[in-house]
Amino acid sequence: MKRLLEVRDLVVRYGARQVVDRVSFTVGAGEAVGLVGPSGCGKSTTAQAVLQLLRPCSGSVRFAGVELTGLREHELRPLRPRFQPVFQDPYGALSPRRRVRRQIAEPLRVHGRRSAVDSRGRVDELLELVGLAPAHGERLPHELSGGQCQRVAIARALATRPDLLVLDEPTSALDPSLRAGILNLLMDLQDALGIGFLLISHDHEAVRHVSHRILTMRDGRIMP
Ligand SMILES: Nc1ncnc2c1ncn2[C@@H]1O[C@H](COP(=O)(O)OP(=O)(O)OP(=O)(O)O)[C@@H](O)[C@H]1O
Repeated sequence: MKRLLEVRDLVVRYGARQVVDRVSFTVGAGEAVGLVGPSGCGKSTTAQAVLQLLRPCSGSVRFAGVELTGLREHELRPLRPRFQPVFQDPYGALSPRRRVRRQIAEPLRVHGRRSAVDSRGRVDELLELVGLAPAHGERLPHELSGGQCQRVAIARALATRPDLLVLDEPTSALDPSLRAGILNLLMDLQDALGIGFLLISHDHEAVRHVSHRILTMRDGRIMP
């Protein structure tokens, strides 16, 4: 399997405290890798460092063969559409006053791919992909359920046709009744689109459902 993401000897410190301790792992193209472990073990910090939202102290993050850690933000910008995050709190991830359609189209505009008019069909396609109707596009986030909002956040993450989604606790903020729907959606998307997932959760059951391979983290390290 071709390597999409290769993390090697990643170290992240907050002040003097090392919370990610020489973490190494890979995600293959089209592979879904779960990262599980107790609260506070460093999962989210690892995700942030992979996404280069937080710069690691040392170690390597190679994405599609490109070393990300030394790049400046303007050098990362053209690569960012290819690795997209999905976070835990879908309401927090969306802007409260903008209609869903506009928010899903935003990455298309930011990355200079399409105008608002051009993006209409693509947004309908993305809504359908995540199990929503075109009419949902006209709503504001507070007019949707938590599960529907998370679908919108996933649609937005998929807008630029990424190779990798980094999903940090994507179902943890949802009612148990909505969780299964999002997990099934993630599985369907993985099958349909063949993209790589790094799926972070403290819920082993959820991760087992979706992942081809599971990594366990404890005290900043990946368990052998
Ligand atoms: N910005 C920060 N400054 C200082 N310490 C932090 C910061 N963010 C996280 N930490 C600490 O680093 C450790 C790892 O946090 P992290 O959020 O990566 O863990 P996690 O495994 O994702 O846990 P959770 O599932 O609870 O989010 C924790 O002890 C946390 O308190």
